[in-house]
Amino acid sequence: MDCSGPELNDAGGPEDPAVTPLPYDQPLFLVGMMGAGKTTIGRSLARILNREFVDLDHELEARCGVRVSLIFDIEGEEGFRKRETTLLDECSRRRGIVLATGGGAILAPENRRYLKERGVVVYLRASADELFRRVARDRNRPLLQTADPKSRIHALLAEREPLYKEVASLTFDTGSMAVAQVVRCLIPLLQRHEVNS
Ligand SMILES: Nc1ncnc2c1ncn2[C@@H]1O[C@H](COP(=O)(O)OP(=O)(O)O)[C@@H](O)[C@H]1O
Ligand SMILES: O=C(O)C1=C[C@@H](OP(=O)(O)O)[C@@H](O)[C@H](O)C1
Ligand SMILES: [Mg+2]
Repeated sequence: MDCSGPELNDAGGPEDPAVTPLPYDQPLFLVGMMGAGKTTIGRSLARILNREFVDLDHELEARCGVRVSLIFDIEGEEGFRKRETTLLDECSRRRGIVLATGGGAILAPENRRYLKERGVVVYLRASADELFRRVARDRNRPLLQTADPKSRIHALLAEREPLYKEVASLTFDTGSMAVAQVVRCLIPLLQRHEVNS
């Protein structure tokens, strides 16, 4: 796919560091499954849009001083979700940021409300097979530490797809596009997007 916009290198970094700020300062939220590219694409988008980048999982890890996988080990998914909701409530109030959420942040109804009411939500979509290729070897995704992670991804995607769609202001199919290409295509869509103040 050919998209107009700044030239980017393969790592998603701009060849030409010209920044293109958005005409609004509502936070930009990235949602989608594990491996959709929220963290990677979010970081690159923030650089080009001259916004601060916040990754909800990294912020949680920085505050707790432990990896997400250890929070799951000690407190279970329930404990992790409580911490995630508290942090999302705080971070989603910040204007002018790009916020990469964790894949399950759309599960709690109050989280979906924060996302819908407070910012522009981009759903990064990818097939279960593509998601699996990207995250299969990552040990810091506790929900995939099962005997059959591929089936788990299929099941989670089926369960969550309607929730991602519910919160999305924009849905973007990453298909097999490289990170740099996704970013290049997203910028004009975000520039044209209209938001209520
Ligand atoms: N469009 C893409 N094409 C190829 N690899 C990708 C793409 N998006 C992300 N990746 C890779 O997939 C892995 C997971 O990406 P990440 O940004 O951590 O996803 P998320 O935060 O949505 O779980 C990383 O190694 C990243 O480089
Ligand atoms: O899908 C999920 O429920 C989760 C996704 C992870 O984030 P990424 O989507 O960034 O991998 C992380 O929040 C945690 O492991 C739970
Ligand atoms: Mg991530």
